[in-house]
Amino acid sequence: MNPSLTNPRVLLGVNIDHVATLRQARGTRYPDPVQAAILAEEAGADGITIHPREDRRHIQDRDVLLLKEILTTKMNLEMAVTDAMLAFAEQVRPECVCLVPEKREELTTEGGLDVDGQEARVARACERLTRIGAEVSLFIDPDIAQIDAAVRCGAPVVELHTGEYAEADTPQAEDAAFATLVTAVEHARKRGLIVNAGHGLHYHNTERVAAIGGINELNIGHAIIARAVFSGLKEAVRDMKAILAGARG
Ligand SMILES: CC(=O)[C@@H](O)[C@H](O)COP(=O)(O)O
Ligand SMILES: NCC(=O)COP(=O)(O)O
Repeated sequence: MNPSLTNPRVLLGVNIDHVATLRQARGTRYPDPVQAAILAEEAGADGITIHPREDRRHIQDRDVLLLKEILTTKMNLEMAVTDAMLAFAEQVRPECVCLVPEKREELTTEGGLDVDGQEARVARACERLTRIGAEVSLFIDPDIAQIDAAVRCGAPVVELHTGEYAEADTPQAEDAAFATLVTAVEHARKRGLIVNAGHGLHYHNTERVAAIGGINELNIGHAIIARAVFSGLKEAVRDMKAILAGARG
């Protein structure tokens, strides 16, 4: 059995895209996401998540290749389901790949990948990535039909999109989105999947999600990098780790 299925603590994947966003905003050589990854790992990150977008608006190929050389935890490469990105993953050979939907004009990822609606294409991508030894994850909405489609595609992992929960604008809407998330985690676990989650999680809404039994890993980026502006990255990572550690008693 994969050890992550029995892990009593929730793992933290730190998404460092936003460090690259700041660098690209001015076309400078700093801040360097590679340096961010080193600090995040030193502060206890269990993995580093990056999403080289097709338009390369933040993470660059150079970042991915250097990170592959220096990471001591694992690389979680988020990417669109395209031939070009699959070929890039085959070149990089990351430990984990998370397939995500991508729209050129979006500010950040909107909604989960429609696995149910393009099963053959996603299944082929899963097969290609599994062949290079990557653990494949599908970034999907907390939806039963999408979870079942992920199982049919042969992905061992799903990452449930927490955006609806994180962006809820009333306590009632937040509770409803949370209940949907819990149902989805339970269903995915029953179907034998490793369950990760992420998107929009921050220092005030993460504990509740981390407390859901069956969640293996949370991927968090924007909130950690934003806090790092004031506290430094190591402290920001440690603060989030403390929330995860406290969530399950
Ligand atoms: C999949 C997800 O929710 C985020 O990791 C997102 O893909 C990050 O990408 P951006 O940094 O471009 O928003
Ligand atoms: N997969 C979700 C992720 O990596 C982090 O997203 P966010 O915390 O930057 O919204």
